[in-house]
Amino acid sequence: MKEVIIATKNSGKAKEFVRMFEPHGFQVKTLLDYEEIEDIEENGTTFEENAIIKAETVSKQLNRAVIADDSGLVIDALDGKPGVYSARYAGEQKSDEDNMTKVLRELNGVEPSKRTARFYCALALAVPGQDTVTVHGTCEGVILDEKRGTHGFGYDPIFFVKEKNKAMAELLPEEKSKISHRAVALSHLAKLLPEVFKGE
Ligand SMILES: O=c1[nH]c(=O)c2ncn([C@@H]3O[C@H](COP(=O)(O)OP(=O)(O)OP(=O)(O)O)[C@@H](O)[C@H]3O)c2[nH]1
Ligand SMILES: [Mg+2]
Repeated sequence: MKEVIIATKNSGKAKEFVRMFEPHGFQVKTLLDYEEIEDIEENGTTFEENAIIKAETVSKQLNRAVIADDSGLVIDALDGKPGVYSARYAGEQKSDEDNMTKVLRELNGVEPSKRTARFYCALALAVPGQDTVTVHGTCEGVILDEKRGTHGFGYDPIFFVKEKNKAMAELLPEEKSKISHRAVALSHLAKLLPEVFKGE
């Protein structure tokens, strides 16, 4: 089977990529399979910059085609925060619970019509000897005032998906993998994959 490497240590993302790549006939490897690769400093100012940093760093180390995902939650009432800082919004320990608590506290008292937000996902594809390509996808929603649902990861329990009339964490994994920011971004990248992996 063809193999694709995703430069992520996030197990929630990893599961979603396994599901989304299956129909394309790819087996997914992540940095959870390459423990020798050290943490990469994400010092870009945009999702695209961080995705490129992660994809190119790992592609150079392994001398292989690598995809990276940089994603996050963009809340209008917070001027776009947590944005590129989504993973560490409440501190370096990267706790989903603490991050959600912080967002709910900051939006305390903000009326529903002003709680609009979107998930944003940038994917970068780095191939040795070629220019790196980026694509992106978004998913529109509203920040709830309490958690709902048990699926997914990150901020999924407090993100109400307009298109589905449900919290992201109430969607089954197969539902999220059709409509998420990550799924939309991957649908754009999918067109390029046959050419990149034609030898495998
Ligand atoms: O509810 C969510 N549903 C999602 O579908 C989703 N996608 C991203 N996020 C949030 O944004 C951070 C990414 O930050 P990020 O791109 O730097 O990833 P990360 O640091 O977790 O792993 P890595 O891929 O860098 O190794 C994550 O930790 C989450 O807090 C999501 N939250
Ligand atoms: Mg990260």
